[in-house]
Amino acid sequence: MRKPIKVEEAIERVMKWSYEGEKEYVSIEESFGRALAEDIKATTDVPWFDRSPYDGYAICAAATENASASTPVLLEVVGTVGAETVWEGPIEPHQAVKIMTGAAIPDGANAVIMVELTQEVIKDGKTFVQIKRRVAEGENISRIGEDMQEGCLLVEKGTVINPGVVAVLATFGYYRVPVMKRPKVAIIATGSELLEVYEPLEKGKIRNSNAYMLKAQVRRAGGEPIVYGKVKDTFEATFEAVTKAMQEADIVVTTGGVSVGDFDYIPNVYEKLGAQLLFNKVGMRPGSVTSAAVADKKVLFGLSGNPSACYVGFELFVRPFLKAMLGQKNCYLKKVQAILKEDFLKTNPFTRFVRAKLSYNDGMLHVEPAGKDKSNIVSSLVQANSLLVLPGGSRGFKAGTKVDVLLLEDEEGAPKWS
Ligand SMILES: Nc1nc2c(c(=O)[nH]1)N[C@H]1C(S)=C(S)[C@@H](COP(=O)(O)OP(=O)(O)OC[C@H]3O[C@@H](n4cnc5c(N)ncnc54)[C@H](O)[C@@H]3O)O[C@H]1N2
Ligand code: MOO
Ligand SMILES: [Mg+2]
Repeated sequence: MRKPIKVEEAIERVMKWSYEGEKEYVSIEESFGRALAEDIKATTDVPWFDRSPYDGYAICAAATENASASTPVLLEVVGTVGAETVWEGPIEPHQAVKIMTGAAIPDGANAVIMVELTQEVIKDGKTFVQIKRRVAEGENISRIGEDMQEGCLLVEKGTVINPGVVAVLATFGYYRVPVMKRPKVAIIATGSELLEVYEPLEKGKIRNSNAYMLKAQVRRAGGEPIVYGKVKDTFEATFEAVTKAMQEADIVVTTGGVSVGDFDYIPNVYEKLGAQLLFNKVGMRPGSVTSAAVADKKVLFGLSGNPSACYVGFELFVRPFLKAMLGQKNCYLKKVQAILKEDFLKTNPFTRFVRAKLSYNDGMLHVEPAGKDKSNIVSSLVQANSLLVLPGGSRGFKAGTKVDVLLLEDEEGAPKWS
């Protein structure tokens, strides 16, 4: 008889063994989607010189003090600067430099007037700019440090690099980017009934879908999957695969063979390894048979063979462990509240994690089961972008009830399981 423990207790037992992985460097081109291994601080002010935000004229504001439509001022245009050129030397109050967006403000100038507000005038072979309004000192200047100041923290360690982070990295010259190594996750699918994906169906056999599903889940969480293929339901084959995986991977995930059937060898494998069992029954549906053990300081996750139970077990237990290895403080699934779209009246003493579809409608989050809700179901995984959490022991949930939902396709995460 197995004694179920609460989901939060199971997660805690696993996370006690979590640790931070190693760092490596990748080129900025390869950094997208990786977890940063260091805090990123501004190494210079940005912009690091005063710049013009417009195409126009750089001027001394005081020269326009009395400018108006009836008394325009004329300033001599002594040169032009584009993004590539810099104006050497100061300008005098009666002068202006034509300036393009992004170019450095010449010494002596303290404002920019947009080209649309001016007129060019040629007089005695010289070019002047005519200005019909007063321009304030500092007007239209992107100041040094306006965007980012040297030393300020911009991106925290553990952050998954998005296009915006890439822009910041490039701004500060990070050609090589410190990222966390992707944790290596071994995936072992147990089951003599399993066929390769390319094999034709035979009576009593099914294709090994869990290995591919898990591979994608590992990738989504930021890990590097190593698929050990399918393993026959014998003690020897299972033991051999697990011990091999323990040598090559940081995390070992098995699917199937974890229940109480005659051919469920995972419990025996844990025993033979002398592993410390963390749990072998969790008060949840699906995935109540989910097990975890530690051998040689390596955490072994024994996920259910039933596809939906396997999927949920990965997201609840393996994902936070993997995220912690990536140096992420927010390693847990983010929880939001949503309105239940339809009645869910099935009762169960265990907490249910229903594969669900979360949507945003009329300014509100709504959630509905993504399909059939049995643990051997594959189809409901297609639409699942979240897990609807329904606490056990209730008499069911009516449409319109506010419920908790865990986000599966979110990078932000949460600092704790709650
Ligand atoms: N007497 C009891 N029987 C069962 C219990 C129980 O408490 N007492 N628990 C049930 C629950 S709940 C689940 S979930 C399953 C878990 O079984 P296992 O984790 O041991 O998995 P298997 O027996 O190996 O397979 C279960 C099911 O899943 C299919 N499967 C397995 N691997 C794959 C794969 N890689 N891809 C696709 N499908 C896979 C397999 O063919 C079976 O149909 O036990 C219940 N029984
Ligand atoms: O608890 Mo089993 O693991 O899904 O139905
Ligand atoms: Mg079984």
